[in-house]
Amino acid sequence: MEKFFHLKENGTTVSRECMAGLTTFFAMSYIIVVNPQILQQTGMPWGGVFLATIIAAIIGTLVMGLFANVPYAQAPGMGLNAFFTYTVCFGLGFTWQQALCMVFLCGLINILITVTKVRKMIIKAIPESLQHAIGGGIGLFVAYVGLLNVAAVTFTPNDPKAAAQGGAVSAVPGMATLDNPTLWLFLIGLLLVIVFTILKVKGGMLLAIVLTAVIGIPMGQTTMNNSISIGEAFGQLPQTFGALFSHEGFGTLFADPAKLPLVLVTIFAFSMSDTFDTLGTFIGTGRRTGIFSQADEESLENGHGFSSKMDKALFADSIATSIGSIFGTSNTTTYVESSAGIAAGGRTGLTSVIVAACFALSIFFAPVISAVPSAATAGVLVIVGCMMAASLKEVRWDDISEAIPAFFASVFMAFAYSISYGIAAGFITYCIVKVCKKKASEVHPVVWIVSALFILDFVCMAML
Ligand SMILES: Nc1nc2[nH]cnc2c(=O)[nH]1
Repeated sequence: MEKFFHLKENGTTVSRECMAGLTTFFAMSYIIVVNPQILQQTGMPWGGVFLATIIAAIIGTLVMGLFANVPYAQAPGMGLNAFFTYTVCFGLGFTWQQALCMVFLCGLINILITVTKVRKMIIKAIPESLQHAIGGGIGLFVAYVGLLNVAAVTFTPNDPKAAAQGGAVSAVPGMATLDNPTLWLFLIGLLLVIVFTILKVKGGMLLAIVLTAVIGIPMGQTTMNNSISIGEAFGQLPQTFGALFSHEGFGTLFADPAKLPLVLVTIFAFSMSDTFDTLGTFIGTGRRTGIFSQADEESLENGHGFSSKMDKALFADSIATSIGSIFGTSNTTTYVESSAGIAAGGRTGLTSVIVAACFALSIFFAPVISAVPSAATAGVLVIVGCMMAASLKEVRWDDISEAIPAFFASVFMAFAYSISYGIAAGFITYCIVKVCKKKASEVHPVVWIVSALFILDFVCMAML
């Protein structure tokens, strides 16, 4: 164990890694039931997506742990699963099998830009102030994920009729009123995490999750979901496994030449979001905690092949999406919830191996695991977000030319509910500021290119 994961060298222990793994797993375990709930609306079988979600998470997370030796977990991302369902299938009229083909191709593009070092070039080109802003912004994003999971922030649609039809509509955000037990349980959990964090209780995050889940039993919030039949789920897997290679998938995706531009634009939109989501997650969580050390960064810049941890982690992330799509799920990505385990002390791939083992067990214990309510984990996400927001102090807020791009990169992540679009807003405003200051030549060519691609992405999305 020591030899493989270099625990001592990374200043960690087996028990700390186990605790971190459990913390990350519980923080992200909601995806086991939420992903099938979202994707089944396209006509996909619930049980097939349930297993595809777990299998994609196990494979992606194991590769991350065993190949890259970093404490990150992977699973199908929220955001892109909604894009898959509501935009690609409902809005654009693609079948779910065709949508899976596009996810598969997006995965191949990911692999290509990773092995050809394009992703590495982008990382190197990001200006320092934006890197800090991305780190802090991910803190805001992860806290917001926690708040939305328990509906602590509510949205009242301006047009309830249009909202009832399932489309995206404008809505007035507001704070939920304290008249439901989910919020009470969330507040109890939040209180526990704050107390345990301030008092530096060992394993405090995991303890808070478990205690909150137990308190949720008499409140009717922690309830077993017996509707999941393992046999039925395995029976449905053949319907999703390999479906992208069927007639409804690749067999028809390119059949209509008039639809080709739409297919290409959709793959492009998938790829932009997937690529920058992962970059943001690694930069935001890995650098400050030392997971990607100075030496590792130098190796990333100067080494060949997969010489650095970041190289290997990017590769692990890139292969998971294609594998997931073959089993039957939308884009698999490195989860921002990994930051909960990192905050609990996780530093090596052993944390990821524990997460993967938990996902494997969850096939058989799904009713128990899905019983842990979001209210039990949301408090951890909020406090981890608070910890990550510390990076914002590195930004020189008194210099408005630095503050504007940093503000857009960090705050937009939460507003747009997308790490990628936060990065886009930061890059584009950075270019504008530099042009205004007649310092356009200081902008790295990669930043120009990425900004232009994002603008193209936004224009294409508006035309879809
Ligand atoms: N980085 C990241 N983390 C997530 N956690 C839940 N969904 C996502 C996602 O789409 N991206």
